[in-house]
Amino acid sequence: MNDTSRAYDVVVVGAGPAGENVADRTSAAGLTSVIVENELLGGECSFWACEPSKALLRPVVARADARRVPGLRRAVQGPLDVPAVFAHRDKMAAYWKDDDQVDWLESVSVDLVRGHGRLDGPRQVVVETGSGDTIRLTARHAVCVATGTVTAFPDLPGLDTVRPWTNRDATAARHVPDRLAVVGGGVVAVEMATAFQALGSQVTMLVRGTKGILNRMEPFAGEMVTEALREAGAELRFGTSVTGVVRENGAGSPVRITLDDGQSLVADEILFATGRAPHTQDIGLETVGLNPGSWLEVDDSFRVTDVPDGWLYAVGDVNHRALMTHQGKYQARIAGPLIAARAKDEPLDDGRWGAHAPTADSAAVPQVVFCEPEVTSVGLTTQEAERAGRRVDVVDYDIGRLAGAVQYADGYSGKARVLIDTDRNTIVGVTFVGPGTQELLYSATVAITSEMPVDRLWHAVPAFPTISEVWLRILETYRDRAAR
Ligand SMILES: Cc1cc2nc3c(=O)[nH]c(=O)nc-3n(C[C@H](O)[C@H](O)[C@H](O)COP(=O)(O)OP(=O)(O)OC[C@H]3O[C@@H](n4cnc5c(N)ncnc54)[C@H](O)[C@@H]3O)c2cc1C
Ligand SMILES: NC(=O)c1ccc[n+]([C@@H]2O[C@H](COP(=O)([O-])OP(=O)(O)OC[C@H]3O[C@@H](n4cnc5c(N)ncnc54)[C@H](O)[C@@H]3O)[C@@H](O)[C@H]2O)c1
Repeated sequence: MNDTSRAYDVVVVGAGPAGENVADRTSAAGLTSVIVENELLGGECSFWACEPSKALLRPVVARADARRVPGLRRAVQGPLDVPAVFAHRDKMAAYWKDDDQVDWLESVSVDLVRGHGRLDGPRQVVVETGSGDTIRLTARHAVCVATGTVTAFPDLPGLDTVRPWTNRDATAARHVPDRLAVVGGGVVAVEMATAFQALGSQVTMLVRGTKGILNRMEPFAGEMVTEALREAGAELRFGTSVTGVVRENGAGSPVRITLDDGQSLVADEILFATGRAPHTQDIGLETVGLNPGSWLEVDDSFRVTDVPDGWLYAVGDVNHRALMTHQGKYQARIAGPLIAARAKDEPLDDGRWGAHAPTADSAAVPQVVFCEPEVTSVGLTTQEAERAGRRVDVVDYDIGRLAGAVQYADGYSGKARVLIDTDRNTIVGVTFVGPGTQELLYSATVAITSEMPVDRLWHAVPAFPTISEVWLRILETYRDRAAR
């Protein structure tokens, strides 16, 4: 066993999308940087989340779209080619190898230490490598934790004996279970229910609340996706909680799931999509006065608030601000230069929308739920605007009325909602539900982050006949309502 010590300007723990990007940016700013990773460079997103899940969903959505195109419908009636879908998924998960990321890390001059990193007092990280060696890393300026999250399981009797599926089992699945129970009604539950129902499982979603699925978004989003999932053959049960699980005939036998209403059901696998817990149980938080297993609360410069002297930062899922890859990478692009500016005693540009201010984290977090129909949103929902006491006009439009939508699909069904801040005459929230809407999301994000006055939007002319004409119809609806 060897013990070694090294010093760097910046030590990053966790090489998911957030950690990789913060190390890249500190290195680009001239600070010596090292990253510690105990699994694969690229993190959950590359191997067990975004990439493989979207590879499973793409054929589902493409087939649904094609089935709505006259002349094409009959050609796509058959089942999905499951081995081909899985093979493509394997490719999109880079066959669970991180060689490309290793090369990239080298190209941006960031050192890599493979092993489990733990804080060991201020500015210290101790890494236990696979070969039993210990490497002590000392940070001259900052340690940045980017260890992400793991599945949050409910406290259920029998759970550890049934080998429940997590996002990892679902996204890396090698077979399609005949019957799949999905617990939860959030994004992971909806996306995986959509994929596996189309791949051939009989899916039953068990949703705890009575508000239905996707309930952090505008209510019509969950309603439209519920209808589509039911049409696809999935069963959705609302207001039901799992009280117990057991594989009555041992490992490999079906799992019996008991529910709080006294009923039960049997499935071949049970997927828990019940949210995320911070991956901080065993990273030495106790050595710096924090509780193991807690989220790392940060200020707007990504410094962990409860740690003195400002040397500990946290970016990505682990800070619980916005659990999405693109938002973690955004945070990293801000935190990296910010750490460098502090290290060089340079002034910060941290006013609203400044280079060192993560303003979009609170004003404009975009999200696509890659289900059928697609759900896309950015900024506030109506409920959030109400809660924040914002005066908004809510403008709805039936996307199916657009010439572009009718061209896109026969019987197109979709809905748009745009929230206009009446005090500032700017857009503060957008939700689109409907096929082909994911690529509209960036226009909505630009409208919000640029705080573009609605009057100027009239000059952004959408091409005919495209679904982006929804912007024009929203403006017309708003204008005509005001004129009345
Ligand atoms: C099924 C699913 C689908 C998703 N789809 C999308 C999507 O389509 N779009 C989107 O934007 N988001 C999606 N997300 C969310 C996205 O995966 C996360 O927001 C993103 O992975 C967070 O990045 P991160 O870098 O913060 O953490 P992670 O990706 O979790 O990476 C953390 C890294 O830290 C490492 N690590 C942890 N502890 C230690 C330690 N002690 N020492 C060394 N290394 C350590 C881990 O091994 C891991 O590599 C999805 C999530 C799930 C579960
Ligand atoms: N396309 C995307 O952008 C994408 C895809 C997947 C995940 N993500 C992100 O990853 C994060 C995690 O997603 P998620 O779906 O796991 O979490 P989530 O928080 O979005 O949803 C969790 C769901 O589980 C339910 N739940 C929680 N505890 C429960 C319990 N004990 N019993 C029954 N139900 C319970 C909740 O009510 C909720 O419906 C989210 O922030 C999401 O935005 C993003």
